[in-house]
Amino acid sequence: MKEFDVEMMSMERLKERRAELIRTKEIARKEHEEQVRRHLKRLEGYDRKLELLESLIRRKEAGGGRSSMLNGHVNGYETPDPGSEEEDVFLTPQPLRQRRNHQYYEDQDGEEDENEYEDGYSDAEEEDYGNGGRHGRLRQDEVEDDEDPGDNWKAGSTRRADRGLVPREVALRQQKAAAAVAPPPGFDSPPGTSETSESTRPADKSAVAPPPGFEKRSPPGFSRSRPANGVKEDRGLAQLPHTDLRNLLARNRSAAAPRILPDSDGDARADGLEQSRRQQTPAGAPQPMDLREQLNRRRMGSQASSQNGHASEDGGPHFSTLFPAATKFTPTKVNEEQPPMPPPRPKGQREWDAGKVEGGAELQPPPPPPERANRIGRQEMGVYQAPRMERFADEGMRGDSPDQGANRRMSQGLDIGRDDSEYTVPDPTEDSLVRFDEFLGLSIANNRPEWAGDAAKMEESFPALGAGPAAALKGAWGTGDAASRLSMIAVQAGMKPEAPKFNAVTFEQTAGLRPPSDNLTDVERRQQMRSKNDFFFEDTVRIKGIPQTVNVVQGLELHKGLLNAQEQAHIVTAIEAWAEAGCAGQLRGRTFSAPRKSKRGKGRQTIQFGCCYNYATDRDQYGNQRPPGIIAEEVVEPMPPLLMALVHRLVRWGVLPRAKAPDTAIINIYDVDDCIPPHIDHHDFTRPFCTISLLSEQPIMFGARLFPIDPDNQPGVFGGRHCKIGLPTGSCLVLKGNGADVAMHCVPCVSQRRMSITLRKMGDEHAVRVKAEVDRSAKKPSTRWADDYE
Ligand SMILES: O=C(O)CCC(=O)C(=O)O
Ligand SMILES: [Fe+2]
Repeated sequence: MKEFDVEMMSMERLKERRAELIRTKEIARKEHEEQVRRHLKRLEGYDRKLELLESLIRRKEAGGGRSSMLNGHVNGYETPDPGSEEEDVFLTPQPLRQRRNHQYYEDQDGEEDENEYEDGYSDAEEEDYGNGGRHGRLRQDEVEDDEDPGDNWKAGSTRRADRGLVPREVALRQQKAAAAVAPPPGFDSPPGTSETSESTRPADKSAVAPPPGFEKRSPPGFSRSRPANGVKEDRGLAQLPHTDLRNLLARNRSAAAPRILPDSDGDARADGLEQSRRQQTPAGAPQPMDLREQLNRRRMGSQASSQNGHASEDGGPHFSTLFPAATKFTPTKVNEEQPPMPPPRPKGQREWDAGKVEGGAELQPPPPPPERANRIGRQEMGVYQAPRMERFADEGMRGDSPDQGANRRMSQGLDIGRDDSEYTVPDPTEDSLVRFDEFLGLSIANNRPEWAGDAAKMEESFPALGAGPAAALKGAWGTGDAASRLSMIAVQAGMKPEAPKFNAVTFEQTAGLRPPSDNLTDVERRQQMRSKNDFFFEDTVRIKGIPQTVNVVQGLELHKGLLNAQEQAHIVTAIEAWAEAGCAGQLRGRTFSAPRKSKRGKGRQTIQFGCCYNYATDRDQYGNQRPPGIIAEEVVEPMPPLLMALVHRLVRWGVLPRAKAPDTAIINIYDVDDCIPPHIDHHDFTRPFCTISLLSEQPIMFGARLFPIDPDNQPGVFGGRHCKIGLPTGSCLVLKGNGADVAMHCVPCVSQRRMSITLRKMGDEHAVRVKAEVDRSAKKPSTRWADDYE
């Protein structure tokens, strides 16, 4: 039995052993398989790396490629050694390549997309308007080194192809496709758009020169084309969640003031304007007959419509209806019967030559600038090379007589943008005449006749600013209300009143922006504008820690003649009225603020509409520190209709893209010797934004590093290597690109009283918060008084 047992046991053990062996073998087999799989994967990885390396070598041999990709450093991305055992040898640069393509496409659409400029530059973290403090600080280190904001679409694509950022074939194919799209009639190759224009701007080697005055335009047919590869589109508020949009829309509908509403179809709607911007021809380009005919037909059409009652002809309450507070002042005299507008000034003639009168006072012409030693051709005129050796030139105003100052600055090439010959006249196109009726918010008073009858509602929202569109319909300029009378008659007759067709002239007249005597069409008025956007002033800034020489005023545009003399006088009167209301404590919260001190040259009065902007770090009611930026909880007065109409004009005339239509305003009132210290406008506001000048022409300074020279003894005098741009009255300076984000700007102490209106759009998240707060506080005036900030 025992034997048997032993025998049996040994059998069992044998079986156990066998089972054990089978298990072990199975495990070994699985391990082996796993190992083989891993090895195969590794081999595949090497194949992939080899392919990538070979394609890079091919590209490099073909003349493109970025050697840096093989060198280990690509814009801050560490690229591991290809020979290392690390798996992701080339996975690291991948996001970079995607980003590049993304930028390429974004650039290509020719739109001044905020991200194009924001990508590389961090916020000026501190915007201190105080004296002697640290002003807008930059972290330029993050600037993409392949971002040349001065590029036009073609230059950008060529450059990127050259650097291997997009496959050369793709770039070529796209350029060919662009060339194959026929330009609209009358717009075939405006001078300077051909590739040879590259040679016209020798000083700016980083980019192919755009045709004069027309940087960053897309070719016809390329405007909105975006790849379907997930590239982010900047759709403004349209990218908010649907519920947010609905809430916003509902709020805006119920708000008493016309506001710019979220544009749920922003891109599509922007087409018209974008296209009109693209199709502008520079001055001197042959005027196509068919376009002229179209314009004539339009003009006749608009006259006909005004005879049909859309324009206001009969008298009515005057300006005081719109701005009751203004009656306390002696408003600047504006003739009710103005002579027809003079024809556009001949090239080279300045405002004062034409006997311009502003604010009731004749403008004194500044001393004539000395002839430049070597007058060069128009193309080169915009390129003034400041002396390279001069680093921190003290360009203060100390001791200079106006003549000496002008001579010195001119000889140093520091005054730029003062020559009329550099300005171009944008040609309106059919596109500028259509589609703006879809521009929500601003046309709302027009499209919603029911608002016109609800003056009480309007007045509630504009306690001190006048009744807004309701009163405006009765005639801010002494005009009648033919349109509303017609719709009332229609209602009495039991008919549904037809929304009047949008008419820019009528709209501006009813909003109080345009005098009724101005019988020019919108297009004709726009044609009187002179624009310049090839400002050039180089300086060395640190980009990614590496000093680079860039055009720090790239992106600036100056549009002269945005407002005519009567309109300027009218707006100035309105501003005086608002300031008076502010002084009397009639404006909500921080809408109005004045410098505390009596000492001159330390600041300026400001009026803020649409949102409250905190200039310098302060404390809230609980003692918590608040950095500079938009403060949603401080409710200020909404944008008055007059400024809304101004915004509408800026968008309609192509000065600002519709997607960036401002919803806030800061009015700066500079007394003699007042100033605004060096700063970079806060990134709570989108780019581009603009500033409109009134009352007197003063220079604005731009420079990478500006600073107060001696804030205590010489307030309003600023130093640092800089250039100056004269800001004529009625002009609009648009800030974007380097001009907004690399250069600081300031207005040194002014020699005559001056006003400016800075119009900016809040970033989406701020707009939502501000609107929510406006809703919540429901017109309850804040008790907070602006006494501890400037
Ligand atoms: O007064 C001006 O033109 C400039 C104003 C300005 O820079 C600003 O408000 O940020
Ligand atoms: Fe500014």
